[in-house]
Amino acid sequence: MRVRWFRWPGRLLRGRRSPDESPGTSPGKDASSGPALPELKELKWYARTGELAETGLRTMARRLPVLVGQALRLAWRAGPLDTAVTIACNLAAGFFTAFGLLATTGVLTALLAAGPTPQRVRAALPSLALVGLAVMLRAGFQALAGWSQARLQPKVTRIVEMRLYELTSAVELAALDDADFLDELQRADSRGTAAASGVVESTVDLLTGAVGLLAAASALGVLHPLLLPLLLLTAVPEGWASVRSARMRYLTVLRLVGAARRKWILSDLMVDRRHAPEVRSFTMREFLLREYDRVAAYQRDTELELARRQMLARVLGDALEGLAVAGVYVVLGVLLWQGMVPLAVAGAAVLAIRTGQGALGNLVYAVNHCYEEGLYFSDYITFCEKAERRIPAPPRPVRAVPVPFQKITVENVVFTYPKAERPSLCGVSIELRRGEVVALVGENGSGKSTLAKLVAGLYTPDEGRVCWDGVPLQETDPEQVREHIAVIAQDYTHWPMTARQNIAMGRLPDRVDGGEHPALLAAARAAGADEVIDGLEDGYDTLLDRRFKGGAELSGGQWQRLAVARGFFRDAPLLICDEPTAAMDARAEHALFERIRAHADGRTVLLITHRLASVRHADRIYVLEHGRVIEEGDHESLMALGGLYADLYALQASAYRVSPTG
Ligand SMILES: Nc1ncnc2c1ncn2[C@@H]1O[C@H](COP(=O)(O)OP(=O)(O)OP(=O)(O)O)[C@@H](O)[C@H]1O
Repeated sequence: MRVRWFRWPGRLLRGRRSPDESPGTSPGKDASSGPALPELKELKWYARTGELAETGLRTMARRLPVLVGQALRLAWRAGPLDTAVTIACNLAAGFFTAFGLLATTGVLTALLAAGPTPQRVRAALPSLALVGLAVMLRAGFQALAGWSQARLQPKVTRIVEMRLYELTSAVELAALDDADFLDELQRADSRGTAAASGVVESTVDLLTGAVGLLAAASALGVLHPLLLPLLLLTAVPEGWASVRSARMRYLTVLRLVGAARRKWILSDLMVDRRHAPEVRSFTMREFLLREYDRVAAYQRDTELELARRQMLARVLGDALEGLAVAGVYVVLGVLLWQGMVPLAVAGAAVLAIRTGQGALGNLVYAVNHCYEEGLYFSDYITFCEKAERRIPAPPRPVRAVPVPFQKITVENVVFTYPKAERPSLCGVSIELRRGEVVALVGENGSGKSTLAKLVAGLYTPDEGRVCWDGVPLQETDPEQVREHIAVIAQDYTHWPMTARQNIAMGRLPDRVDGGEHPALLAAARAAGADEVIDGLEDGYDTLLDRRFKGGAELSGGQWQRLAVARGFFRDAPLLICDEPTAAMDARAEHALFERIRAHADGRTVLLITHRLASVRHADRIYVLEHGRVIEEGDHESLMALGGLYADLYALQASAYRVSPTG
């Protein structure tokens, strides 16, 4: 299996990197002139590359058994039958390799005996038949092992991906505000899941190599005990060169990190539709192409240098191995000459040595590969363990959510985002009664959306509590609470699905008499989304994603109407609207606020908006500043107070009072 050698570059770098040369060094200063993009920070998931570069044989030996154990457990979970068949077939193939090698001695003994040739050939026939049988069986078992291994790969990928997404979609929202957690997630997602099947594959390869080596070694041991160390002697140069060259490769990858990342960013700018209008309007094409070419040239030069050094390493490794093999043959010759081994045994030994070398080459490759992939796989395992700890455990005992509620109270809540220096909410108390429209107003960053997310049960307060009719949310099942809340978020998602799915969100109602469900139509009508959908070619069946054939794109305001329809369709006793009209035209905005008021009928609406004219009719208005409630009351009382609300209201009103002539 010498082919694999080519995947182990040899000595890749000329000398050592200087200590001050950062990993991910960008395209050299000698690259062609022209304005360059600023230096880029190293991607977190490449952090492992540094560790790889430091890797020594001892570290490898220590971590490998753990990795092999993890890989085998994973493979067993993914496909117990395929795992068992792969291992059993590899063992059987190894057995028949040894058997075939020993049977070869019989063939050679018969052929090299004294007597007429036809008689010698006849004598060799039974052993020859055994050799043929061994080769056939070995090939059969190898094919079966390969087949089950191939079946195992997609199964492994499926379970690791599913596990990751089960966890990422269940962790508390605060975990996703934690930059360290996000970095680890990115590493696990971008590299870790792919590495899982790599680890399983290389573990099986490792097993195959070990079995092959053991087979050759046992055959040699049976032929003559002295021959066993000879096999290892031929393996030393290759093993040494392989491990060394693998480490060298990591260093090259490390050196290209910055260039690779820069190329991704540039290609994204030139390929993605989102950037296309600005790339054109700012005539960025020339600049981007020039920069891309500069980085690509740097990468090409580094890789050509790598290829040259790979070739040198291969030549050096082969030369050393050639010397070792020559040494083996000399020793074999001496043994023959001294009459210590018969000629037939020497012939079989040559075959066994060749077989053993191939198996050893595979083994060394598999060890390297397993270790390299194992580092990334460890990222995945570590992330999953951390994520498990960040899934909120349901309280015991769980209290039922009182529905319909009479009153929701937020009592003295304090909340700080992960790793934030200051709390976003400091001792906030508000009250929402059944059937009320309650508004939160305040300047940017005053804490309105954060408070709404706490009311929605998306975050848990650090201090204080949110209660539904006196039942603290912490004592209820969060999933159950969310069933009774509809949120029209400020940063809502443009779901790449059909218009119907964008409103129904997985709760697809049955059609009635071949038409849409009345609840779906009513929600769309209330949000003004019906006009948008009527204008689409396939109506409710239109896919709202231009990246797919036949997909349609909506304007910002049209998307917002769909987001509002989704909130109405959920028909929950509590509706939270965070800036629901930011992208709407004046008419749509006015109509929507009317509908929100109408929608309240028996339900409670928590409304966040900067359009103060729209909150005039709210039952109660809370004014927030720097995470505290500074004013509270209805429009008239707040105006009479003459505080921040009155200032902001007067400011907005005056903008409309300016006469057209200025
Ligand atoms: N995910 C987050 N992680 C860390 N800090 C955050 C996060 N979201 C908001 N903040 C911080 O919390 C504070 C309150 O933000 P919030 O979004 O609640 O304000 P807001 O009143 O809704 O503002 P706006 O009117 O601009 O929407 C801000 O200082 C903001 O920087």
